[in-house]
Amino acid sequence: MNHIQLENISKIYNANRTQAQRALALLAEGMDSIEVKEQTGYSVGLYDINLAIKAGELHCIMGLSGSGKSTLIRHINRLIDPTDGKIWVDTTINAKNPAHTDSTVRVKGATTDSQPTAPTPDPHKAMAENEKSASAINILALNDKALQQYRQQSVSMVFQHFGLVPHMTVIQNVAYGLRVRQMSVSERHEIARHWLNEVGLPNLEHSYPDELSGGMQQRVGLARALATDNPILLMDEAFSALDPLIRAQLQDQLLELQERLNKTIVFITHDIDEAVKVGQRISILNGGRLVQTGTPNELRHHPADDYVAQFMCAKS
Ligand SMILES: Nc1ncnc2c1ncn2[C@@H]1O[C@H](COP(=O)(O)OP(=O)(O)OP(=O)(O)O)[C@@H](O)[C@H]1O
Repeated sequence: MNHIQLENISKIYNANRTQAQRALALLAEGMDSIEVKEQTGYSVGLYDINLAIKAGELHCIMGLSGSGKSTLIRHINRLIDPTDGKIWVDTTINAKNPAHTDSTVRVKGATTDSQPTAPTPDPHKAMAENEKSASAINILALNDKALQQYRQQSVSMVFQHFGLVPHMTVIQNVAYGLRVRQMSVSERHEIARHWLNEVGLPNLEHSYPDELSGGMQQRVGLARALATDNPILLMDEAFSALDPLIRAQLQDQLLELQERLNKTIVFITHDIDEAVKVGQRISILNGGRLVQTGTPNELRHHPADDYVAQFMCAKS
């Protein structure tokens, strides 16, 4: 079952509608993002991305610097809105059991469009559309209140540079995302304590972020994201700032947590070894285009082009 589905998503930065359409027309003719930038002055973030992320999968997004990874992940919590396309999310999916959907947790104020879209000659697109859950909503159609609710109840993010609030203690940082829930401080802190335990930091609740190592700070960041119990976890180069040994430990911990939690995780990395280790499937971006999605084995044995093959060869 698909949890998140990007349908024909394109993003042209700093261009109005007409300007963006010009850039999109050049991309449709096959021009690459560097040429489009040279010819029009506009940066291509993404072009015509069709991607289905399954419920409960750990899906890596890979690519060189500037290929569009951050642009893609930021669409999923709508930190960025696309120039074109739709983003479908099944907000009824429950993380602990992704197969189970609960209609009571639907984001309100959302439009639902379960009608199949027009037939398309692209087989990948057709397959993705057929799999779209009937209860998926186009998150671009959410009004402000529904978007706020979507962000609070469906999606959490772990950042590369941790994003902890320096003047708050560890436990206050972890409990921060729960402040909008109707809970007492002691209830919030109890949940935060549980998640600090889960990430292996049981005795540091009264410390401040700058008293912790980078690895510990990122464990706090992870605990904060998990404490909200949201089914979708977005991780933007979350382990890239860490030393190799600590990074490997956090990768192991993430895999161990994922075994139990069954989140839908979108994990950005530019490191193929990390992608192969943690990703059930990997999507490879190049110049804002999605080149290939597959399991590590599929990418290794059937690379779509030289770019993918070079990534897979570079794996240590
Ligand atoms: N705010 C912005 N304004 C203009 N162009 C942008 C903006 N953000 C990203 N871009 C451009 O969009 C393209 C994709 O950038 P993005 O940051 O998504 O790539 P990335 O793969 O995450 O790169 P990195 O690994 O370096 O973070 C790049 O050409 C970048 O210059």
